[in-house]
Amino acid sequence: MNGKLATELQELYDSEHSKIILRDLFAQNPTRFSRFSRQYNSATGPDVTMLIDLSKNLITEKILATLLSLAREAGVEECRDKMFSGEHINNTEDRAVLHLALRNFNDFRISEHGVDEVPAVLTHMKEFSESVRSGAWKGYTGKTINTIVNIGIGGSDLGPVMVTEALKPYSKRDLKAHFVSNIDGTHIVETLRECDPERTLFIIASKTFTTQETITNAESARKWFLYTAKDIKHVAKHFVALSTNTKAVTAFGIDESNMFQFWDWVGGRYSLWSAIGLSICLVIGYDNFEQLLKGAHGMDKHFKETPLENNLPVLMAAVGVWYNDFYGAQTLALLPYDQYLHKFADYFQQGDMESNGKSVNKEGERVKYQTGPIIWGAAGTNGQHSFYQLIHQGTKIIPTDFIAPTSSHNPIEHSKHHRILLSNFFAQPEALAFGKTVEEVRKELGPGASEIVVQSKVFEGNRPSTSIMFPLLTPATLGALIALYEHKIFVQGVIWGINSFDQMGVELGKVLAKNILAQLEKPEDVQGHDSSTTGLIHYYQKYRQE
Ligand SMILES: O=P(O)(O)OC[C@H]1O[C@H](O)[C@@H](O)[C@@H](O)[C@@H]1O
Repeated sequence: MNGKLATELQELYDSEHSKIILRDLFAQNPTRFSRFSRQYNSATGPDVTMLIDLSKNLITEKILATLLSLAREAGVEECRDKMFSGEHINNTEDRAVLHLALRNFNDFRISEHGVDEVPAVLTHMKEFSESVRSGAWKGYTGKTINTIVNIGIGGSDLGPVMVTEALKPYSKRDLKAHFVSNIDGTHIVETLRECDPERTLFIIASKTFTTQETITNAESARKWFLYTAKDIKHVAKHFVALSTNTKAVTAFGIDESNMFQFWDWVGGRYSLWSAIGLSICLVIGYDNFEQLLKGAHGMDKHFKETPLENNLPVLMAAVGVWYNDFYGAQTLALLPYDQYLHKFADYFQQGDMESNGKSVNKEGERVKYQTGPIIWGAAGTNGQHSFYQLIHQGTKIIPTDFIAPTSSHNPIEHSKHHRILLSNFFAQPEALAFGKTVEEVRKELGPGASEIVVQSKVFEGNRPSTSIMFPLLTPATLGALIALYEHKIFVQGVIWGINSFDQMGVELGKVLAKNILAQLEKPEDVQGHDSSTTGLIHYYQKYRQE
């Protein structure tokens, strides 16, 4: 973001932005849609197609070309190649970044410890998930498993939650899946109410196996299980672990043969492709899980081999940088028009904000520009009846990504629901881009209309959006879609010169909480805090009931 091109972009913004009016740009250029949209067709693995329409963004040919030059100048191609070759691009932790090795299927050559162990872990996941799904795996009383409970948080929760929701049409409907993440006892208690200890499998998902929430929830689950099962040896039939930390897993009492391994080069928020995806395998079956991996691999190949001008993650990243760093946009809304994707924004809230929520560059200097956006969103059409008002008529610029399948897994009423859903998916970006002028409002209301009402019905328009469409939300398509966003985040991190793969910002609160936990018993123990924190703890001590 330093350098000649950043300056050039700032000058372009200063001189051009008042002239970048989508109404005019579309009127002047009948080929704007074809110029600024791209069709993705997977070059390997299962067929995946996707249309990405960038034409309703506040860009011109010149701006897009300059943004791509900025990406090139920032070293996106070199950094991408370093990532794919296994260089330790996570410089603060001296680690490779190789989630793409988990979905590689012998295409790219990567040498890093553990990479050659990936197929064996996949085989373990396949065999285990098939035995649970088929009923061959029995609980301690000889009954089959009908419920799984994944206990994990952050990257060890959000990916499996999002994907199992997204691919529900492929799920084994008689296998219930729960996800417990929050340390709040309510989460595990309410989940266990729905579980039968004789038929429940607990999956303890933690890369480090030291995360306070996960270990505390896992211990409570084990206690609940042993209350009925009595004998510790029955734990082996009901608890498995997904982790990089063999020592801590065995110390917890889980047999090493029931542990599914992964490696330090898999970042937590990029781990759904690893053993952390075991709950996904159990829910949708291994073959579908493999389709998910292969769909992602197709996007990896596209990202690795396509020139920047047609490289979808790069194009989306470039457009995002334009809003983030020149228009001053603070957020990006992810708006999937598919109920199955209702956790997509939650998932990429971690994916993007934990990756690019940094203010120090890779050289350890404070950056002088904006980095990662705030990610939020909800499944359409619900958002239209709540927060879209602000996107349409508020004072802030909110770039949006609209995502939809052309066909539904549930085409009820001869696809009437889906047609209505899609009519909204088409209408919202149109309304955002083109708005409604004061003249149009006056004409609509007729003579004598109150000027106050007229003004409040005006839509300024010129609000940007990207639209992404694909035929159906299949495992392979979802894999490609997730990989598209992962690589977009990577590219933006490179442009901003930051390390997208550590997460030091989660540490301070953890340390303070540990200190406070030891002081919660008695008021006189509360030491070393500001008056606000002390006052809040004292209030808790006065009113708590245990
Ligand atoms: O899988 P673990 O080790 O339990 O970590 C869970 C989460 O912990 C922290 O909040 C971060 O490091 C996240 O990136 C991670 O996903």
